[in-house]
Amino acid sequence: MYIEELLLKNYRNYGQLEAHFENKVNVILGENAQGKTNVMESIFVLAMAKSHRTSNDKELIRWDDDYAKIEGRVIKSRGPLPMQLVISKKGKRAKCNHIEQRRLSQYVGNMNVVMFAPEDLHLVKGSPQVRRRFIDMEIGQVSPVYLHDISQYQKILQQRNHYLKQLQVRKQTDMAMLDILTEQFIGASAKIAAKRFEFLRLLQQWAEPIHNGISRGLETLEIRYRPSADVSEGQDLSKMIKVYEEKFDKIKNREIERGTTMFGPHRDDLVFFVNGRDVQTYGSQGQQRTTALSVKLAELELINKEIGEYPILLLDDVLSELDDYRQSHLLNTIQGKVQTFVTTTSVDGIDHQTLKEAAAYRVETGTMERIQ
Ligand SMILES: Nc1ncnc2c1ncn2[C@@H]1O[C@H](COP(=O)(O)OP(=O)(O)OP(=O)(O)O)[C@@H](O)[C@H]1O
Repeated sequence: MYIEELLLKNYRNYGQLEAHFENKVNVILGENAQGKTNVMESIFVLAMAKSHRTSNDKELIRWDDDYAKIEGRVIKSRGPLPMQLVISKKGKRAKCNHIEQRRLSQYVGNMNVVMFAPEDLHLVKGSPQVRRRFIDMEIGQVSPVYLHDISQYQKILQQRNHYLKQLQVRKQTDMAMLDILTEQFIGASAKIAAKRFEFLRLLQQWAEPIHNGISRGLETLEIRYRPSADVSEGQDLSKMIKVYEEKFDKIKNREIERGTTMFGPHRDDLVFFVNGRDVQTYGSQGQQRTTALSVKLAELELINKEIGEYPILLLDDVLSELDDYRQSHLLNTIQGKVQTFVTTTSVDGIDHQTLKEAAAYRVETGTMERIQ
């Protein structure tokens, strides 16, 4: 799929923007702080209904304005698909094919994107929260049911935490109520954990050979889910539920003492092993970068496998950061099959041939014009 037209109104530093793109590499050139990332972010937000840089939607609205609007015409194998997202102080409204989508979980997934930005190194180096957010967003792109399940899970978690706090300060004493909340929590947890295990197994299948290729056959990559309770891959839901039940039974008193839910998908993590060692602890900068890149390229393949077409690739400020070998590996992988956006302050670090064939745009203080 590719985005053919992008319209922005009051988005970040863009008062008004109308841009047309081609189904190839689109290079967005400009000095610092002119609005290159803002364009990439707007395409990401149009697809995912949330930003990759902030969880505060109000930041997306141009200062002193009340709302921001992003519209896009996406061309899919089945035909054109108009997408629209309006962000106001009251919330978000989304339309797909001119039809209002009451639930964002139904909207997300119609247009698919993969973003690779400097922050993605945090995927390897950062906190478990970053990795959980990554898994949830990516599964959500190919599974609207998952987005629904995760929001249910979060609601139950909140309720359970609230009740545990009340038990902690003795505002409540009814243990039967805790048991009901625990049962609901376990049911929701098992669904999330099972889906995450499955997603990582598929991601690993794609990422392993890609990583091996980028490292010229020198490195193996393994991605493993690290659950906070002893559930494991391949267990059916009823077995997982049993494992959780035993765990929560054992720690009930400690949870009440602490007033919080101590185990579950909100405490799980994933680990990347390069040549058998945890790359977060033992990996070099280069290995961590290769790992993040392999995961992103694997996502392209996984989405293509799941939905039957490649997503749009957004490379924000990263292409010139890659050495020649990694850059050409990436470009060869996407060549001719993935619409790609590349931002850069200078074309110096970008492969000549790619540049010759690309469309190019210049961004300056919230305006964009085509220059090639
Ligand atoms: N809500 C907003 N309203 C108006 N302007 C904003 C808003 N949010 C950010 N900006 C402005 O957008 C500009 C930053 O744009 P962006 O992050 O796209 O930069 P960039 O061109 O990618 O630069 P760099 O190369 O440094 O990453 C800054 O001038 C900032 O002040």
